[in-house]
Amino acid sequence: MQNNIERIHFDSMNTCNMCMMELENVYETLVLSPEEIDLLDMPKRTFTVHFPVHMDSGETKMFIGHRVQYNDARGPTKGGIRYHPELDLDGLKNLAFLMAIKCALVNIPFGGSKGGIIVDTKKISRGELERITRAYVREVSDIMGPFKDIPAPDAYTDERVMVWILDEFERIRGRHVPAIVTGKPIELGGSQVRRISTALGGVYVLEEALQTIEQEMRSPCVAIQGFGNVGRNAAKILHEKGYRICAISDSSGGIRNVNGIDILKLMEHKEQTGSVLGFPDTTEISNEELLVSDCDILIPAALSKQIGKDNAADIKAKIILELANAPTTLEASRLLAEMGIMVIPDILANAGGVVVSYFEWIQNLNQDYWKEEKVLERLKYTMTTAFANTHNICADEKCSMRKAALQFAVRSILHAERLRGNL
Ligand SMILES: NC(=O)c1ccc[n+]([C@@H]2O[C@H](COP(=O)([O-])OP(=O)(O)OC[C@H]3O[C@@H](n4cnc5c(N)ncnc54)[C@H](O)[C@@H]3O)[C@@H](O)[C@H]2O)c1
Repeated sequence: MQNNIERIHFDSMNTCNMCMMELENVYETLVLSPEEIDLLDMPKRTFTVHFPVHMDSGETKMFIGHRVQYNDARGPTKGGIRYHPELDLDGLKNLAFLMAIKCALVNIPFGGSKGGIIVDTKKISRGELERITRAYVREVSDIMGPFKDIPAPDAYTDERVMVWILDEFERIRGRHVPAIVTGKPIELGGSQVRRISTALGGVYVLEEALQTIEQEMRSPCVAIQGFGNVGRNAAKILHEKGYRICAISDSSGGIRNVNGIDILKLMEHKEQTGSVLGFPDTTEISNEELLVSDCDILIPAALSKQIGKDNAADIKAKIILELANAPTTLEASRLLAEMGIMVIPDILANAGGVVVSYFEWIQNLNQDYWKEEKVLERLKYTMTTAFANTHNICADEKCSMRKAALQFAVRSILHAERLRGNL
């Protein structure tokens, strides 16, 4: 914490230390008053619920769920619901804070939240999953709503879980409320483009970044870690735009071909074999080798903490597009900035998902559904504007994109608090 920051109130139980570490990162360029720090250092509301569910075996088991609403100065809170056996409140606080930051950065009228249930989805049946989801909704329905808090899919939750949330919420309210949740199938009020929105939003900012760097890249070589929803779609979009995807990996390992990998054929191969390994005309590389391989653009799209102090110095890419959440440690971020590598931070790079969630919410509220072209046009405008806002701060302050993005978002949240008379 900045030495000259005087704290008025400090609650060690509820303070989000991880959020404070994120803020520490911007102190050099953004001086915050003690009142502003106090306002940002813990969530506005935190809920923990404990509820029984009848299991297939006939026994009744108790489950624990959480919901954290970090800041709602800019609008109703928005954030995913994840199911995980090691879900913890501190981690959720940080993720809710980052949702508030992300929404402010791309200038959509939402605050930030996150929640979930402590459960291992691999160890329960489909029926148990549905009953657990519906029981959680009954416990939190009072704090949810299209103008209060709007959930979305996250780790180990999907469209099907969102439909159960929608259905249970509508049963409780006794009317249709499609804007209560996003990430729905198109038939129940979902939006065009949503399934590829995170990857596409990332590609839009990457193309803006390529225009700003001095060195022109002809046929840039791209290495992508991860071949799931985000990595696969990013690879497909870039391949169709004519980029050379030189290396790609999944949890089983990676493959490389400097002349480019045919992503459409690789998708078929993965469908048939369950892995990217063994794809014709490629050599096998490890995930560690992929990160430091010769490439112009590196896209981590799998796990957090992949680039740390041990491998950052060996990175060859000129641009890193963080599609995964927190793939780079704070230490590595500093090192990469010193090396002159442009890191497009996760809060900007992967914000396309929440932007299209916002479009879904607008369409639901207006009962007016947009064509694909309109979603694409508005997503591109929103992402490229956020990139320009961030890049302008970088140029003025000579700081990294991460610091610039955080600074823009924190200022925007505090401005909203000031307008409301809360500061
Ligand atoms: N899905 C979204 O809309 C979205 C939005 C924002 C951020 N993210 C972030 O993007 C990342 C990926 O999300 P996703 O939805 O694609 O997940 P996913 O589960 O669909 O895919 C994850 C991929 O990572 C691969 N993987 C796992 N361990 C690996 C390892 N050690 N090395 C290389 N690859 C490995 C898996 O094989 C899989 O291909 C996560 O960090 C997620 O938080 C996703």
